[in-house]
Amino acid sequence: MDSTLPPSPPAATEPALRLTGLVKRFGEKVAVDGIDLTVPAGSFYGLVGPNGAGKTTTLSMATGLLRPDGGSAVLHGVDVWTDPVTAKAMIGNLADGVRLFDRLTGEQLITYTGMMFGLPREEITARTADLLALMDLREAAGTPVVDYSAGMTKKVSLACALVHAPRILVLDEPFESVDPVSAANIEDVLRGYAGSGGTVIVSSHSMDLVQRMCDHVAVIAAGRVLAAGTVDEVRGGQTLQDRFVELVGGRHHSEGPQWLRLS
Ligand SMILES: Nc1ncnc2c1ncn2[C@@H]1O[C@H](COP(=O)(O)OP(=O)(O)OP(=O)(O)O)[C@@H](O)[C@H]1O
Repeated sequence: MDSTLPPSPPAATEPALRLTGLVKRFGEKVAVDGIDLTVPAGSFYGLVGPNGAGKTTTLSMATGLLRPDGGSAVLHGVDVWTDPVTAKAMIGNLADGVRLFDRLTGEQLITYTGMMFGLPREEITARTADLLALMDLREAAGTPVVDYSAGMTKKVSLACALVHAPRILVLDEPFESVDPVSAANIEDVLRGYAGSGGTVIVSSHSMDLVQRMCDHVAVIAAGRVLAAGTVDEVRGGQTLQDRFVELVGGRHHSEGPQWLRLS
């Protein structure tokens, strides 16, 4: 290496995530059709779009779960698909539809996840206790995850995503099925995490939540980015909900079919 070369810029100046020309096809279906997205480090970034827009597919490619057919995903300067081990160590991932080791109890699952990331045992014990309390799962700590409700399963998955204090949290629908008190507690923690320099990327169908929590947002539909930027830039003076409907379309303005009218 040439010692006269200037040192690499500090990691903080790099975006947390840069997606370039990302493409994924399932047979004839183009699920992700050339997505470019830059997520600034330290941002709270919302990904919104109608059902089937390609959000989960995009996040799966960005986190090393699904190999892209084209394009690249780079996390803090590390290419996810050429150096997946380094990239994955930076990510806390709450993925949609990924099987858990659900014969383990909640406490065992969080502990096991901490061990996979190589944390010291005492640290894992302390963090697991904190996370069980945070997620209101203390009473269910010894229950196998297979017996958890949908919301409890979501919360234990979120605990597993947090246990190694990752640089980037990628959360696919984190509040789906989660009760309002737990959701408010989790929101506080995510705000604190982002406020301390962590990056949160969250997909959600709740425009209220995205407008309240996120500083940036991307609207995607049919595998393409329709708008991206700060939340204020994207909504342009409207509510995010109205702007979303304007961008994506699809409102029917109908009271439903005649046969569903009971009087
Ligand atoms: N494994 C797969 N095989 C075939 N098609 C798939 C597969 N995964 C996703 N798709 C298709 O790709 C498109 C994008 O799906 P994706 O799950 O990424 O959407 P999404 O934006 O996360 O939707 P939702 O909001 O409903 O969760 C959809 O048309 C879906 O049917």
